[in-house]
Amino acid sequence: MKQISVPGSSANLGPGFDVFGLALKATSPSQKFSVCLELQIEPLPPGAAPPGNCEIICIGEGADSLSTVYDENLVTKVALYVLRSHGIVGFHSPVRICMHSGIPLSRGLGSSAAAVVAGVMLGNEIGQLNLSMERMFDYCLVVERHPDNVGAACHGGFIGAFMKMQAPPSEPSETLSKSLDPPPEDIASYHRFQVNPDIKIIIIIPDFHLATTAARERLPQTYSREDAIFNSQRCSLLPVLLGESPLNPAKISEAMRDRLHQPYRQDLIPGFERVLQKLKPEVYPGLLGVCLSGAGPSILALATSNFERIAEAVCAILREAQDIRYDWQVLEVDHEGATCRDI
Ligand SMILES: Nc1ncnc2c1ncn2[C@@H]1O[C@H](COP(=O)(O)OP(=O)(O)OP(=O)(O)O)[C@@H](O)[C@H]1O
Ligand SMILES: N[C@@H](CCO)C(=O)O
Repeated sequence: MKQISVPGSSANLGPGFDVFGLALKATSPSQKFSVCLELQIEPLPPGAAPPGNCEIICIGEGADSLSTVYDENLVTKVALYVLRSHGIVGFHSPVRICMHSGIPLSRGLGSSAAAVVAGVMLGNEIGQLNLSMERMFDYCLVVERHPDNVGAACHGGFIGAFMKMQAPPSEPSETLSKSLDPPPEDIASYHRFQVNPDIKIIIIIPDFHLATTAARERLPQTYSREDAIFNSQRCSLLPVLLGESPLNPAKISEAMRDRLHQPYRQDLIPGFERVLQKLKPEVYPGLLGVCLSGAGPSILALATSNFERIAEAVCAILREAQDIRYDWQVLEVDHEGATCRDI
């Protein structure tokens, strides 16, 4: 039996909209969210005939809302595309795929990117295609077009990435439903930055969903020169600052400010604007900086100590604005990325 594991991820890290991605992992197995998508692939006896030769079992986060139909579920749809583009039609022998998701859905923690990466790896495994991780990254990018989450999910660590090709040949939905063509090669470039090992990630997860598409619809088509400069100045410093020792909290906090997406999304997360105003390293020792995790609604704080005090302070501010449940968890950087191994 094979097991595919893909980490959840946090995109943007403030100024790096569609650029930065940070792969995440739980600090202990007892934490509520493993922040990882796991697929177990089990061959079924030749007589078994599930529809499409593929039985899907979903457990974990959002399992009730995920399709178990082989040509509807995002993971298996991506796998079918990878197979089709290699001249292989469908799952050739019966398999059971048990998906266990520890990544809360639509919370800005990269669940869809993890599903896409897992789907590409599943296609690679079923078709015995022997694709390199670099080539699998191309496959991921024609389906999920932001290199930030998929870059971190594939390669692990803290990455920055840029697309070399802005518009792959067809829309993701068309690619998934009927394309026979493999993706162009080398669609994006990425780089893994060093991260000071003292840095931990506090994720505050509100109890509501925010689809990335809805959060992207909030964004303007064009930006002012001032805002573009504001973000590129911070993007150029943040990866260096996060790799340094000792860390400089005041500089990091300033370098995590953003003008390209957070100001347009903050109304969707009541209290977030106030969190940005109040959570400063000079008031909360150990804190490095705060931003939205991906498209939200989760909030990410980088810190080296005082995790509970920082997390509770964020939750208290959010609760004043919206009295709902907030989970928080301290996470680490996942350095491994996506893996496939025998179990
Ligand atoms: N394990 C999975 N199996 C199948 N589909 C999944 C799985 N995980 C996520 N998805 C699909 O991805 C959707 C969530 O994607 P969305 O981009 O809105 O949020 P996200 O990826 O969690 O957040 P972000 O992109 O901001 O980090 C789910 O509603 C579901 O359709
Ligand atoms: N960079 C993306 C991440 C979510 O997939 C966004 O902020 O919309």
